[in-house]
Amino acid sequence: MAANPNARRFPEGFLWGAATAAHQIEGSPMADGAGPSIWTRFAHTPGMTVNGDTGDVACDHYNRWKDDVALMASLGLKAYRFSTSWSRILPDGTGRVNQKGLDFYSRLVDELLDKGIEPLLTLYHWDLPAALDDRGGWLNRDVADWFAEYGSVLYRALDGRVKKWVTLNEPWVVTDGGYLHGALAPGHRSKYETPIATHNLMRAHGAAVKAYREIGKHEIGLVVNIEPKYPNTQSPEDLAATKRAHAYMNEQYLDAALLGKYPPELKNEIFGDAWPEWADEDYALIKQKLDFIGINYYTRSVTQATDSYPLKAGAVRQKLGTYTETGWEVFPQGLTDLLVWAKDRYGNLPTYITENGAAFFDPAVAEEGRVRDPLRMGYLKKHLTAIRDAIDQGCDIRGYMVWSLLDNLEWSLGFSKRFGIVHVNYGTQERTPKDSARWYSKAIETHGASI
Ligand SMILES: OC[C@H]1NNC[C@@H](O)[C@@H]1O
Ligand SMILES: [Ca+2]
Repeated sequence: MAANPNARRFPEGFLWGAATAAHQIEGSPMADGAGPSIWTRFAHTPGMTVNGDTGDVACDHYNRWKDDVALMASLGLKAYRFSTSWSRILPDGTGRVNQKGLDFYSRLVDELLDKGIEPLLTLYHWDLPAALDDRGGWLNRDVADWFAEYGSVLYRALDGRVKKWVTLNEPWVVTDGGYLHGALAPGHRSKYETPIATHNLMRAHGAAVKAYREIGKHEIGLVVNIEPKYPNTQSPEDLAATKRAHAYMNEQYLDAALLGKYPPELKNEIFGDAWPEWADEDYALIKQKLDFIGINYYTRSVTQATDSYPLKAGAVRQKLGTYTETGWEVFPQGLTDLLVWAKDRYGNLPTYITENGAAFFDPAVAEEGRVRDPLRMGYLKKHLTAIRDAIDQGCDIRGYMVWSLLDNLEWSLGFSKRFGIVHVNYGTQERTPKDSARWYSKAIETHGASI
């Protein structure tokens, strides 16, 4: 007896889409009056990126946006998550609006709507205007006002056509990568700066949500990357390390945004005297009602006590594990576990999987125009099944945005890692849907029954 196809379907209205980010696909960073971002600077700083790769051209989406929307429509996408470049809209970060920058996104949104594709707009996906970094960037408390001003320009221009807004993408990566370890722009390495950047990011998030409530009439949320931490052994050291790692990566930002407080481990076990005492009004600003949260999921971490600085916790490679090109273990069960954890801790807010995907070594485009990527297809299948398991356990999951629509600029890793369901030939800029794109189109068409 064939399994009941309805048992395998996703809920009606489940939003099937794909995600990208401005700096990773657009190119033309300085076109039409745009100002430089911290990534324009960082990538042009020798040694900061693999092969010295930069966002100068990337996927040339700034010029190819119309064809790329047609490509999304041909794949049957119902939604498209993208980010706007702050320094295209406000070249100096605040003040003067660059109308041509705004027009680019306005045209993109109209084209998406014309093709029946719902836009999900992320205000900040890591590309702070360089002019604001010169004024302290995320270390300057004024950044909350700067960010609310930037958001307000976009709310006034696009709200109503855009009905799902996101303030920040992955604040943990911004601080851990940009301020603690220095692997990402602006490349700082300071245990003292990191909590300040975290707090100002969250204040900026709150200020942007507050501004939205004055101007906007639709929905706004926050996107976090979270990664379940499983203790390597039941030793007290490993259990404590796992608890620290979980607080630092998974609880920190959602607790601030939704509960109005940070986990105690951050001061007591990780940052110590580098963790300032924040004023109550800061927490009141940060804790704003959200219409949804976005969860970006890639992998898990089996965690043990180490002498790493300052977390004193590290991942243990799994001998029997399968790993992606970015060294992430394929572990779909972790997504189900995390979604249930988030439901129980934060009260089952409407949730989108705003990123999920994998970099595998893809063969070149075969003569018949195919790119065989069975490992990516398997990854997507397993993780979508994990999401359906979480829905069956009562999680209110509203949609899934595969990372990514296109092969693109993987930050410091340059173009060396390919996450796209569509192959990009960076020499010719030709797009070729991979087998995973064809598979995903079928999944969308059948509301998940074909998975
Ligand atoms: O590493 C893959 C993705 N992770 N989340 C943020 C995106 O910008 C990355 O490309
Ligand atoms: Ca700097």
